[in-house]
Amino acid sequence: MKLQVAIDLLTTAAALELAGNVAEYVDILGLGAPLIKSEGLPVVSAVKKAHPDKLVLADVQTMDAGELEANLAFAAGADLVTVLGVADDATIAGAIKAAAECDKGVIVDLIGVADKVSRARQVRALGAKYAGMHAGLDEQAQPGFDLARLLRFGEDAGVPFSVAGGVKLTTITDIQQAGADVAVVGGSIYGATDPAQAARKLRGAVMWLPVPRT
Ligand SMILES: O=C([C@H](O)CO)[C@H](O)[C@H](O)COP(=O)(O)O
Repeated sequence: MKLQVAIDLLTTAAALELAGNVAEYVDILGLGAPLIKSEGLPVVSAVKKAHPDKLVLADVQTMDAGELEANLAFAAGADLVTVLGVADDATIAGAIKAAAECDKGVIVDLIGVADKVSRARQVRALGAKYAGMHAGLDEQAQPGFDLARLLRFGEDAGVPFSVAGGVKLTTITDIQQAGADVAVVGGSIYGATDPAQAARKLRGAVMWLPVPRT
């Protein structure tokens, strides 16, 4: 299972500092939608330039103009982009077309999708690299939020998937055992007193767990 840090900070300087502190422990540097809205796509270029050996994900959460927005992010240096699962199939297909032309990837984020299991299968058939089982920050803040439901959706879908939604050291084991391909961790890393130590511990937990499936 890969580990992705979700950098939901608001300045390029802060993003570069965090990336510098945690890059050795993560596989994917995810640049959050708030960061990209604040700083624009140059933040993608800056992080990729500083970490050419890492996968850089532009979490643009595209809802329309999939091919155009994906091409913009890829041109800025992104290896991976996100498109929303609630978008039209044509939007998702457009982003996937752009990715195929430059050997990059599209993750379809299922935030806000009612039937995540069916949609995960559909977007995988369209060519998504994996489906994002994602409970956003606002959903996490609601009473009764349950990460275990997301994991069940991922297991039931039977396609490659990531999990995002308040993932932390005490839940990352469950995520790996559910068969997730990527665990996405935001606040538990960037909000920690020592982000590098938090990322190192998460990496350690991932490394020492058995891989549940191929
Ligand atoms: O995608 C996210 C959210 O929409 C804000 O951009 C977060 O990066 C994602 O939820 C992971 O962050 P945490 O939930 O803080 O781990």
